[in-house]
Amino acid sequence: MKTSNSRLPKYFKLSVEERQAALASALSIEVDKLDLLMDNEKALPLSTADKMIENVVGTFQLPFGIATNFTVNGSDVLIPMAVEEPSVVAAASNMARIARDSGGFTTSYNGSIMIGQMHVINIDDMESAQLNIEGAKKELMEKANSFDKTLVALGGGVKDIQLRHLALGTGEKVLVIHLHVNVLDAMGANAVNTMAERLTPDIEKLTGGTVLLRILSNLADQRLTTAKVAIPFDHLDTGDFNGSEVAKRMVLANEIALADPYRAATHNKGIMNGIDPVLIATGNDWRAIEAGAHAFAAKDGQYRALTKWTIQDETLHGELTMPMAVGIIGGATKTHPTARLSLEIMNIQSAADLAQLVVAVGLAQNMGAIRALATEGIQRGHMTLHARNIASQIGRNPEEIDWLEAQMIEHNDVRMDAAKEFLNNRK
Ligand SMILES: CC(C)(COP(=O)([O-])OP(=O)([O-])OC[C@H]1O[C@@H](n2cnc3c(N)ncnc32)[C@H](O)[C@@H]1OP(=O)([O-])[O-])[C@@H](O)C(=O)NCCC(=O)NCCSC(=O)C[C@@](C)(O)CC(=O)[O-]
Ligand SMILES: NC(=O)C1=CN([C@@H]2O[C@H](COP(=O)(O)OP(=O)(O)OC[C@H]3O[C@@H](n4cnc5c(N)ncnc54)[C@H](OP(=O)(O)O)[C@@H]3O)[C@@H](O)[C@H]2O)C=CC1
Repeated sequence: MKTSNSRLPKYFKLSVEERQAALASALSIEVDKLDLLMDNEKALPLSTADKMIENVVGTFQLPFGIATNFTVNGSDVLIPMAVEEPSVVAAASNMARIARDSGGFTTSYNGSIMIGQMHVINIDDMESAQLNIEGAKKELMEKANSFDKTLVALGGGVKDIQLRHLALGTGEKVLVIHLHVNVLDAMGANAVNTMAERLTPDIEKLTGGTVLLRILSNLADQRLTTAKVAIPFDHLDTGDFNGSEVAKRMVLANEIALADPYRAATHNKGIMNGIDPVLIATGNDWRAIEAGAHAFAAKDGQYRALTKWTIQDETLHGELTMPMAVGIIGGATKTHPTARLSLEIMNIQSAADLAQLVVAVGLAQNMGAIRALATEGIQRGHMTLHARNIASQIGRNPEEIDWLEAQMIEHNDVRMDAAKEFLNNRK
């Protein structure tokens, strides 16, 4: 599946069935290829769910939407997003629409290196332990690689070993061994953890110490993805603010999130609003990416915004660089039918492809949030879409839900109380 044109104007105005048909048409497939979107048992059969985790008693559904309008590295792409929050898909589509007029997003990926950590304690002679590991580096890498022949045959495996030291509050000194493993198209946790566990006897022999922990690091700073966008001022006009003013306000909003950790947490949450839904739709481990993102945001000692926004030549430039340890092999990515469909919709061929799309969506989402926040405020766009959610909780039929939604928007009062009052007063 592949789309040659992701620009689907007024896609949101269609009914669900019309959107499914338009999606199939944009992907040049028959609509029945999307039939699992219409059938929960096909979307994730109970028998499959039962093999994925423990103590399964059912499955859990989330809305599955399509962000339209994305152009990434010159190719159009439709982005599946599984998310419970209103206005996320709308904001991503809206910013992708603006960005596509100046070429869309450009991205890069610096490779699939994950770090497997081994923490060694009880070492009597730290210097000799370190020299022994350095001296045996080549043999250790060969041995680690012998534990994952498939990965090595495909060109992956351990590429380097690096050492660090920690001094704990207890007075204990710890030698930290980092295995740098190219995990190719996997997220890599299982592959890396197996290597780290199986190297334990060799490491204990070489150091005379005890290996306490053997697990990957989610601070995947050797596996970074960057997305960039450049928007001329005149594409940023909002009606109330001209494009130059919008750009200046967005840059200031970003600077505030670079200086203030309280704001940075919310700013980065806005980035993850775009990232997590694509991770969930593709069956990826979003806790791992969340942990990596926030650790990376604090890597200089202060927690800060992950994005940079600057102005050059009457153009607003945005950039997001972050760890992106996603897989298209392993974990749930191959077992979950909807996750497989999501990868097909985006025509993903490698973990590198997926990582780059995910970070482009994160940048678009941040752009949407700070553009709204620094101009009209978040409530108009976000709460207008949230109105439907509230209306559907108390409306007794589709007509009443539509009416309630319209009342809340017209009176600019999107609250449960207000909705109840509108309903009580309706005659
Ligand atoms: C909500 C909009 C997009 C409205 O924006 P608008 O300008 O009123 O929309 P429009 O009706 O002019 O439509 C423009 C385009 O937006 C899209 N669009 C418009 N409406 C829909 C819809 N219903 N469903 C799907 N797509 C929609 C759609 O792409 C459409 O163009 P088209 O492609 O049709 O030609 C805008 O106000 C916006 O981008 N707001 C930002 C919303 C946001 O960021 N939400 C995230 C949740 S808030 C949060 O959790 C994060 C935060 C804010 O705290 C992070 C932070 O602090 O940094
Ligand atoms: N801290 C964390 O984040 C932790 C996460 N996890 C979980 O680990 C899981 C992910 O582990 P992961 O190692 O990705 O999954 P898998 O072990 O399932 O898949 C990786 C394996 O797939 C095989 N493979 C086949 N083709 C390829 C290819 N092109 N590229 C890469 N590998 C290929 C390799 O060898 P072979 O065929 O020999 O298997 C490789 O070892 C997720 O479910 C995650 O939630 C687990 C522990 C901790």
